[in-house]
Amino acid sequence: MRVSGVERTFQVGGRPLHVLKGIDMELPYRKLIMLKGRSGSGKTTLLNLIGGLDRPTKGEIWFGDLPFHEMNDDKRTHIRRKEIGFIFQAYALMPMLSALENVELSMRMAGTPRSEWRERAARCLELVGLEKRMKHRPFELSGGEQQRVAIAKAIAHKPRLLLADEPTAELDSQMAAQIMAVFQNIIRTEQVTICMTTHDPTILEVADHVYEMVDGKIS
Ligand SMILES: Nc1ncnc2c1ncn2[C@@H]1O[C@H](COP(=O)(O)OP(=O)(O)OP(=O)(O)O)[C@@H](O)[C@H]1O
Repeated sequence: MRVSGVERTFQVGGRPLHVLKGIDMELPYRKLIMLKGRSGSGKTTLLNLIGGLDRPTKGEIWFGDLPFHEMNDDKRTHIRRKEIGFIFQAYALMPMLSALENVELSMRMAGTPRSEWRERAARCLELVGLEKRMKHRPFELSGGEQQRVAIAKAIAHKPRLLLADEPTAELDSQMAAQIMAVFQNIIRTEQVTICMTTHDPTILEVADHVYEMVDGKIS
């Protein structure tokens, strides 16, 4: 993925708010890319653009050879469902479903053939180290385990790109390290590129590349 000269301006109370002011970045295949920066620097706004949830005011976003910046919502949504996985706070787990059923649900949404759901869901839960917790419901799991179910859910449909907004924010340092080990494992085994935001300096060490955002720009 390539981001080039990207700007995003919101209208707030009739006035323009320039949140992103010319971003250039690359997300190479099978790399772990981190975005750091203070609260309000524009990390989530950028992640939304990379994930095709929003469109830039100016500039280009290429997903391989597909121009996200020129596509309408329907086209971007189509690609997003197939090719991108999200671990966002807003994509919470369904409380009444087991870990396995939660992962299967994401494949239903992505249009994966039903016959593949069970095996693939079990495989993904195994990848994140939860093979012994498949039948548990979210409230029967720790915060770190819930986050690993969310990761399994996000990779189940075999996306090429995985986006995570502060995936370790709620976790202690040991659980955060486990999540990072899981990320490194799935880059190896699932041929995925990962882009995540973080505030945590100890985590930055495992990144292949760190972009620092300062006031809407990469510093
Ligand atoms: N849809 C929107 N309309 C208006 N302003 C917005 C919108 N989305 C984001 N902003 C503003 O853009 C700025 C950057 O927000 P963003 O969420 O991208 O920052 P962030 O770096 O992710 O912060 P945090 O680390 O706290 O999540 C903020 O001032 C926010 O209020």
